[in-house]
Amino acid sequence: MEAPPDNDVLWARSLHYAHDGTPALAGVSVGVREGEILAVTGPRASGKTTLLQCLAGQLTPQSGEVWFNSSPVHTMGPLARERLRRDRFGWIDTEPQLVPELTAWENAALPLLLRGSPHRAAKTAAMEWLERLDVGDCARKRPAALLQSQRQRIAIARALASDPSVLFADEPSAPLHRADRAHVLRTLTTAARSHTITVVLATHDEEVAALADRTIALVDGRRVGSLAAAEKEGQAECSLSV
Ligand SMILES: Nc1ncnc2c1ncn2[C@@H]1O[C@H](COP(=O)(O)OP(=O)(O)OP(=O)(O)O)[C@@H](O)[C@H]1O
Repeated sequence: MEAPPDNDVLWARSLHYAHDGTPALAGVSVGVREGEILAVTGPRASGKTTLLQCLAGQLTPQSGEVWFNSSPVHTMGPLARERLRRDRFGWIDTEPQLVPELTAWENAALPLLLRGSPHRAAKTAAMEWLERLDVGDCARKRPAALLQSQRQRIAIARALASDPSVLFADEPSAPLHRADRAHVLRTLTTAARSHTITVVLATHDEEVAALADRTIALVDGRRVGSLAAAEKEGQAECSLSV
């Protein structure tokens, strides 16, 4: 096993993954530097979500390596991976996944509470991020009483409140209204930069990708040269499949 380069906080080599026989990744390698915001772009079904899941230790690649600093994630057992995800990684899904029985602030504080943070400190951190994301006035409401866009802001506050080393965001702006997107994404990227949080962001929105420091593009589970090339190949595939 070759050790990852020193300046990459996250590093993957030659990842292969198939979902029940459907190939999703076919030899993807990528390195992410500490504090970097990396956008992963590509057309639908190009493997963006699967790549984030492998990097975040949610899926174990069928072959290839994933390293977080000097730890090999691909060989970790389920408990070690769970601990890594809980203590060092954050995840923002396309659809906000909140606990329905908990209020907004309790949802945002949950990762900190699970980690053993004192109740008061967890609440203060959660409230701070809810305010920054303009949902402070929703703090005592339960998810069912909120709009989808408010729930997504709470999911983003939850991810940031736990101060992760690496934040994975899978199409995080999809449930937001167009007018909301710029504000929420700017809050996310500004927070990441000021707290040296590394961000891996899957998107097929060029405006979202423009907020990143660097972009990699996937087509059919492989890296291609650029976002433009990914879109071109995606279009070529569509016209061939018509
Ligand atoms: N749970 C699953 N079961 C079966 N096939 C899956 C599953 N998840 C993904 N796939 C398949 O793997 C391939 C890559 O999917 P993936 O979701 O990683 O791509 P994506 O680029 O994130 O797509 P999108 O932009 O539509 O979210 C696709 O062919 C998809 O149908």
